[in-house]
Amino acid sequence: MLSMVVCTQPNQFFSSHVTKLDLLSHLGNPFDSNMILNAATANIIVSILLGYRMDYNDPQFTRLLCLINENVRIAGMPMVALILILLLQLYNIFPFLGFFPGSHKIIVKNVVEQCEFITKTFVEHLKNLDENDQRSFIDAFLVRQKEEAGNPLSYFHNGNLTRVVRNLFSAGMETTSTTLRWGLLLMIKYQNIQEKVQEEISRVIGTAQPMYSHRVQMPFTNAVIHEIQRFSDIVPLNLGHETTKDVTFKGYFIPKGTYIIPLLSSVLRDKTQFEKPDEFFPNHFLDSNGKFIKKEAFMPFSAGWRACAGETLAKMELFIFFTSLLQKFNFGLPPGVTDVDLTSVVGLTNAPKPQMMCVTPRM
Ligand code: HEM
Repeated sequence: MLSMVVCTQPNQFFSSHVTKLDLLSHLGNPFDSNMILNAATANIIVSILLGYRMDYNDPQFTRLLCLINENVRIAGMPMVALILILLLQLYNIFPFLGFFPGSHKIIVKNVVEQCEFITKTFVEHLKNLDENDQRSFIDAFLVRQKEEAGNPLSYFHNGNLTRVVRNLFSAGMETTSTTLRWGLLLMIKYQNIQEKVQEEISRVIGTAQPMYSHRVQMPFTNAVIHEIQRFSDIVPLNLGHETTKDVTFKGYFIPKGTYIIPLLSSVLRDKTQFEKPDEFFPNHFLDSNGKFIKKEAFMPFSAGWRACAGETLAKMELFIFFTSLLQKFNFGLPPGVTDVDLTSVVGLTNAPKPQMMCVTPRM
């Protein structure tokens, strides 16, 4: 269904968001890239789901970003994560569970607020629905819902629409912007790598709008983006899985119904696969002739049937945002700050500590 609504010219689709990144307003002043990157990447998924961008100053939009950010941070606290695994799934069935005290209560409250926002939005979409002019994922879903009206087994009911939209909002916003934030901090720390990426951008793209297809001519930039994802390891614990049948894996018997936490860090930092697993080293993805090489152990999006549903979209976003930003700006530390802090904060994703940066225009 997504193919019905995704723009047929993705590069133009992204560029309108990239140019809206008003980094110029921060010239000369240290700033934290968190909110601006969140808003820019959020608008990609908002455009797909809703069919329009939201204004950065729209209080509803900023509220939505805060709710998602807060949930991602709180949900990663060890106790909260454990309680949530149980509670959030049960909450749909037993809403009274919301009265339990603790940080998970904030999460439940935030989820309820997100669902209210989504319900309001798709009621609006329903009012203006034109089957011959479907503008968004929600429109396409509602048209299918109409087609299947009367079928009690249809998956296209309002409950599923709310869940799908909320999952796509949450999964599609924070992940990409957190990766980009790591990317900018790593470029600030390793200025020589930033310069090499910019040299390749100037040679291959020049002043044109970066396109996803450029990456095949840009092995170094492609390797840097892969290494940003490997090194930052933003979903170290993956999502929980469960065995659907008895399995014997490497001599261990795992019965059906066992809760599994597949540690993505164990492959992304595997020293048998990566020469310098704990260092930022783009050569992990380059051969001796400087050609890009794929690595089987590169799985920040997980693997198998339930791997990230947004992998292709995320790869496009990362390439186009990253090259557009480095094409136009140099990234550095604020005056008086001598190093980048690469430690991460606790959360569902592995995010960098909030810190200030400076930009200067290149062109
Ligand atoms: C750098 C960006 C991203 C990373 C690193 C990432 C990573 C992941 C990971 C590790 C999972 C869990 C897979 C598993 O359970 O085995 C996942 C699931 C998912 N991701 Fe992403 N993701 C990213 C961006 C996105 C975007 C942009 C979207 C939005 C379209 C998205 C949508 C989803 C969805 C819907 C799932 C659940 C899939 C399922 O359970 O079947 N992700 N992602």
